[in-house]
Amino acid sequence: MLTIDNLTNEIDGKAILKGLSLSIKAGEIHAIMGPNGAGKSTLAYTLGGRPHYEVTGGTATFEGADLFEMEPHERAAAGLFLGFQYPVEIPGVSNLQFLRESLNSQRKARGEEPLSGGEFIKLAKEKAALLGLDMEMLKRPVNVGFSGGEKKRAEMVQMGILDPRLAILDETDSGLDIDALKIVGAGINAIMRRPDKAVLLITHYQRLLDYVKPDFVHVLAAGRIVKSGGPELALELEREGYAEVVAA
Ligand SMILES: Nc1ncnc2c1ncn2[C@@H]1O[C@H](COP(=O)(O)OP(=O)(O)OP(=O)(O)O)[C@@H](O)[C@H]1O
Repeated sequence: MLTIDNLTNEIDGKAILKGLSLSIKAGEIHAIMGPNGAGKSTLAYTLGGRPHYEVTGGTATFEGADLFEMEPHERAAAGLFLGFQYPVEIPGVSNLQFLRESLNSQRKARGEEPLSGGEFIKLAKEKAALLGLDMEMLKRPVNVGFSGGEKKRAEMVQMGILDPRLAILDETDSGLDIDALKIVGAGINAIMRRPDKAVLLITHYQRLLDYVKPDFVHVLAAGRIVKSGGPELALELEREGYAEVVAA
């Protein structure tokens, strides 16, 4: 589904990713862990197409297409979803408006009919219930005044509504309380644990991986993947830290 080969990039002239390669097949869940400042969010933003994240070398192929030839909205319409580490607030735009416009613009790009108001509300209610988010929250402006955990749940409601092929989730577990972590973990599984979908989960903690079981765990350090393994690698890192892996 996604093949990244020898990716290098720069932000404002500073090299961050330094030859990163990663391959994700449909049906797989990959976790990326790694020290602060290693380039995890940079990878997520670069794949999403954030401005100023300049690709200086390497390739990324998403469902057979050159990802870096696509505009961010084209990547989204093709089924790429990015869950932000710090979800942005959009004053003046209600969540429901935002989500309906997002979904219908993606449907239009794919040549599908827009959902009617009634159909959309039914879908939004179903996904809000799945993530334990009160529908009243969706009437409020996007993320404005939301707590850290509410923002993360709202992002997952958005993911449920957009129904992507590949979700890149950047520290979706940060800010979630113990119960919310379980609910969000179950939500990610319900939405994305399918043979035709895949997830790239960026996280600092093993605990999310108790709920969303990864098929592969990678360590990203100094701009490249330095170690890959199965779920046991996350447990090992939690016990022993990064020093040995990064030095190897
Ligand atoms: N606009 C920028 N200008 C210069 N350096 C930047 C810029 N944005 C990010 N960086 C640097 O890129 C490096 C990688 O940052 P990134 O956010 O990708 O790390 P991370 O692995 O996600 O870290 P964390 O675990 O702390 O979230 C950091 O050293 C950061 O300071």
